[in-house]
Amino acid sequence: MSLKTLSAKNASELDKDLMSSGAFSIDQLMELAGLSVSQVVYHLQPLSKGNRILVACGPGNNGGDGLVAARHLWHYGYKPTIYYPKQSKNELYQRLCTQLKTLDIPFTEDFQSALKETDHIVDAIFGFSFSGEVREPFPAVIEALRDTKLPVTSVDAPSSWDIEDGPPSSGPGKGFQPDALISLTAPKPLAKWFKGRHFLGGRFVSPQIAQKYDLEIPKYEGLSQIVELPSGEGKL
Ligand SMILES: NC(=O)C1=CN([C@@H]2O[C@H](COP(=O)(O)OP(=O)(O)OC[C@H]3O[C@@H](n4cnc5c(N)ncnc54)[C@H](O)[C@@H]3O)[C@@H](O)[C@H]2O)[C@H](O)CC1
Ligand SMILES: [K+]
Repeated sequence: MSLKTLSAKNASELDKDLMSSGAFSIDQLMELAGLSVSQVVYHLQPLSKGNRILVACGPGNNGGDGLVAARHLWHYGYKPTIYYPKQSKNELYQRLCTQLKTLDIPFTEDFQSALKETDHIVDAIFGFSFSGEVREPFPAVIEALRDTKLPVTSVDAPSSWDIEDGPPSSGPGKGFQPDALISLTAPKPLAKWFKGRHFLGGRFVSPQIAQKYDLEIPKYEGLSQIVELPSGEGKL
């Protein structure tokens, strides 16, 4: 089955549709997106293989998905640590941070040291609104994600990849190829350059929205918030 991709522009419009005619709030969508992310980590990194998860969060909604995933992971028995250097003042993010702090989930400002004490990394730095050159303080973080031997699961996009054109030909993300990718709602065009395990999450798309954006949503089984896609899915 070939799964159609969603451009950055259409992904943003689809989000607006979900929140206007679809009547979802951003909190709901982020909760379901983050829940999907947590299920991919649970699937790929069973507790018995190491329970320390470093969640790298960027300044936008991709980072919010990471904050939500960290909370679910804690409830499953993992030990998440959050790296969130550009914290949003928006009330939604403040509440997500308070929820994590209430669980005594640590926040670190030292990504390199945290890397030495983790088993798996969640890359929730940039999603479909990323563009241009990676700005501070993220270049060193992207380089570390590129160079680490630990498994990396990227949320919606390998951070620093161009949403339409995929891996950058220069800069810190050149050569970055995460182990897993969870595309939310639908794969973005960059997925055709991705070589690892590929999942779909964001189980909230109505048939009307799928039709409007010409998406083929695969069947989610039972209670699962994720579907694994054959590697290389998303090819146009
Ligand atoms: N329907 C869905 O699938 C949902 C997906 N969600 C997630 O939301 C992100 C998209 O979120 P958005 O806030 O639009 O943007 P990003 O998080 O991708 O990033 C914006 C953030 O990053 C800054 N930025 C952009 N470019 C750069 C750069 N070159 N260097 C440094 N910083 C940069 C920008 O200024 C913003 O602050 C989507 O991918 C999903 O993960 C929703 O959670 C729910 C619905
Ligand atoms: K990401």
